[in-house]
Amino acid sequence: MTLLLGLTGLSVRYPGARAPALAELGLALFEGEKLAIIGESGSGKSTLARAIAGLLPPGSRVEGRIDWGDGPTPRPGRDIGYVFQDPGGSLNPLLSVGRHLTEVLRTHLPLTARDARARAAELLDTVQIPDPARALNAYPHQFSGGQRQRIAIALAIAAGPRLLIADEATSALDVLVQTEITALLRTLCDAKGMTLLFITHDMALAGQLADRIAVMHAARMVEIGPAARVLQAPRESYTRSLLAAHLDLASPRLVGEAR
Ligand SMILES: Nc1ncnc2c1ncn2[C@@H]1O[C@H](COP(=O)(O)OP(=O)(O)OP(=O)(O)O)[C@@H](O)[C@H]1O
Repeated sequence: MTLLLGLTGLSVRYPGARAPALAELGLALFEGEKLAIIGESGSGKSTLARAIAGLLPPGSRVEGRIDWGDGPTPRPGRDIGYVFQDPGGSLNPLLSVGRHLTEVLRTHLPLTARDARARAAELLDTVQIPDPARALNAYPHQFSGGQRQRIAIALAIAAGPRLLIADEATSALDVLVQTEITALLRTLCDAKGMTLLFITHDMALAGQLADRIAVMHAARMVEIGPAARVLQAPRESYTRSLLAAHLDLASPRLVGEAR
């Protein structure tokens, strides 16, 4: 296994905050793996993702180290793709879908306008948007929420990133669409050898998608291990309580769904 990135003693404090949002976190992320980060709201999942992607707000205090395996530090948008919970955040209502994609493509890759448009249509096809040639001329509001999230994924992968971060990317979608988008993320990462960091509060989705699961609690990573092991035989009492809460709220099929 090749190391994509290693975190050592990573701590983050937002400007003006009294407590750190991330405390002394260590993590090794390997090329091509799918890691789910789970934990309750406010535990630091998004902060971890933002720190890795270089998207922390100005003035944040970061201690510790982020080491990338080899090559230069990746650039967000090119080497790291980011999909947010709300696709509206990545889509400008005034720009056509084709314009969004061609701008990202031409910012990061040496493509002519014509080649960028052809590549944009291919990307829409890859994320299973019907009739890509027509979709290029349409605007975000002309698509369903699930389709907008597919377009946001197309934008995130346009420049061929090594790491894709999906931060609650399916949380705003209904269950059926959630499953479809999860399947799409898995297919894309497998086909392109991309590493996936998948942030969710849904343990069943984490079990469906991830090779490993990391559990966050109060700014710390309390447990990490193979998905099936974490779900079937959690070592930490906090993970057990998260699982118990999930089983109270959801179907009892969670363990059977782990890979
Ligand atoms: N921009 C910010 N400025 C100040 N504090 C912040 C900022 N963003 C997050 N925080 C705080 O940092 C802590 C961790 O937040 P974070 O968003 O990483 O948690 P999370 O686990 O992703 O939560 P959620 O599941 O609700 O998105 C929380 O206490 C939160 O209030």
